[in-house]
Amino acid sequence: MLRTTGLSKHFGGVYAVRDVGLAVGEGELRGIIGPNGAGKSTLFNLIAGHLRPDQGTIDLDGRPLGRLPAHGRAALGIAIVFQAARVFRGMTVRENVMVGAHAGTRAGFWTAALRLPRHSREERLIRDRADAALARVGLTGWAGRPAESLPLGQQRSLQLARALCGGPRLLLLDEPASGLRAAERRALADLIAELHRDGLTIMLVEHDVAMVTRLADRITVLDLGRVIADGTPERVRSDPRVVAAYLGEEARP
Ligand SMILES: Nc1ncnc2c1ncn2[C@@H]1O[C@H](COP(=O)(O)OP(=O)(O)OP(=O)(O)O)[C@@H](O)[C@H]1O
Repeated sequence: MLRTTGLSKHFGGVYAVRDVGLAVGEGELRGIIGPNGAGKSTLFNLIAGHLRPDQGTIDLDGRPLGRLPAHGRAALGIAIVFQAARVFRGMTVRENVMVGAHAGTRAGFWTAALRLPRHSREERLIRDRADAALARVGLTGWAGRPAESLPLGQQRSLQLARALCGGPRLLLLDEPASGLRAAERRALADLIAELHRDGLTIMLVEHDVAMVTRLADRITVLDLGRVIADGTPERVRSDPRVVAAYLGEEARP
């Protein structure tokens, strides 16, 4: 479904992503791991269109995304949940999710974000989709409450619901479990596994290697912007280059 070829991005003299080639199949859950600064978030931002590559191509279903901006990619079904994303304060849980329904169109996003009046049938449709997404992540009972009143674990579920509300085909999750407690992590991992079982294609960046190992079909390991390993969780975990990259990280100050 997704293929990158020779993808590179540098900031000043530092390559954040260097000559990255990877292919993610339909319905696959791909883990992306690597030490701090390996280029994981940069890779996601390149795929979602928030950064432009210096070199390389990204294809979705065999078609190059080229210079298509982020909202155009969202309309094609690429959804990203950013690292440490916030909920919109002063809005209910449902309203937060409704913002995701029209993430694919700039006008729709702002209409929702600013709560501008909208055709009432369309509004109802979006509300139904938001409620379905909330049900999917187990937040139905919270729909009318202020988003900021949710515990952190459920704020992450809310962000997932917002991404799901747009009906994505490819979901990019950047460290969704960071800062969560053990029980919240487990609940989130279960939810991601369910979405995977339903056939959604997911790319998951996560520092919790045990969680990625449990969830992923395949894992791609980045170090200093390059792919150093790619394969099944078992193969990747025993790869000497991966072990060295992680041991190297522990040795860094
Ligand atoms: N906007 C930017 N400007 C300058 N340098 C950047 C920028 N974004 C990322 N970098 C650099 O690119 C490299 C890769 O960063 P990136 O955030 O993609 O790594 P990461 O693997 O997601 O790291 P972490 O696990 O710490 O989130 C790092 O050296 C980082 O300092």
